[in-house]
Amino acid sequence: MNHSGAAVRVRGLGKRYGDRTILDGIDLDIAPGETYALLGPNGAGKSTTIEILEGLRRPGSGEVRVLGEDPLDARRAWRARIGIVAQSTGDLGPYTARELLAHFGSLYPNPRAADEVLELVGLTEHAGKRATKLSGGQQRRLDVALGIVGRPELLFLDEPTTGFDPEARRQFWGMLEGLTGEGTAILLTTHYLDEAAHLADRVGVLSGGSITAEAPPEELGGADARVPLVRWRDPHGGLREERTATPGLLVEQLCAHAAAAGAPGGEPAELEVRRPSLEEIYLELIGADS
Ligand SMILES: Nc1ncnc2c1ncn2[C@@H]1O[C@H](COP(=O)(O)OP(=O)(O)OP(=O)(O)O)[C@@H](O)[C@H]1O
Repeated sequence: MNHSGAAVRVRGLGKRYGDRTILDGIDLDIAPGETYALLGPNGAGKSTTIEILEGLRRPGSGEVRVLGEDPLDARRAWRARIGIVAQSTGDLGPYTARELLAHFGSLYPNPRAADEVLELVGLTEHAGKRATKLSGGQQRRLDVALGIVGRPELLFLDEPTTGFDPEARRQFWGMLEGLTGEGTAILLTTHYLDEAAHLADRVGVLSGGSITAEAPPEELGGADARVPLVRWRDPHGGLREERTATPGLLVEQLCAHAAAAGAPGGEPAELEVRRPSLEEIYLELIGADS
């Protein structure tokens, strides 16, 4: 039984490979029905974390509970409650998408019908095609279909939309929103910050072995990270920018000066006001040069 009610509860998780520390004591909580996006640069340890939660890797230290159980002790009934979409899927053999879904579905106690899943991931018209003949993006949808056919309470999605075109990505987002509406918790890794912003209830930034920031996407980095940026070209042609909590006031002053100087339209050239994107805030947090 899952007494705590949490989908994921991790305390002090550590992991080393040889003498390299990958995870240095991370805490993580994911509630039922919550979508959590784990962000971090290449090699930060996102897949390692997910694989530990899936019971595929042994933690070095700390406490891990997934749907109330230690993944290393978990039995088949627990496995049936999670869905896994790994970064890459193995050889699916000579079978069609529908055959694969019917087969894998039959391994679960309460599966979705193959045709329902095909519809959900937008593969209905390719149902009779061999999996190996699907395009890269279609194969990825099939990976996701195989991850959700068992009606998981917790779904792990490791970079699910890599290789999707923009339209497929939007459709995919819509599909995930439907799943969370049914109460499925999702742990997602992605390098697409717009994807995290769109889907996640909370994002966590894994960097240097720790979760260095964690918040709803619209609050990540705190209020200071969100101070708007005003940009304009000065009369000498130089590009100027200023961060200010009162951009309206600054724009008013700039326009008054520009109008007095006879600037066309009564405003400085190339005037713009914008708030930092999640991607800019994220890059700042991991200390990357943007
Ligand atoms: N079995 C292993 N043995 C030794 N080192 C490993 C092993 N698996 C992963 N690593 C190393 O651990 C680090 C973390 O890898 P991991 O795949 O967890 O990162 P990630 O955050 O998922 O990266 P990416 O964004 O590139 O997928 C990397 O430097 C990787 O090379």
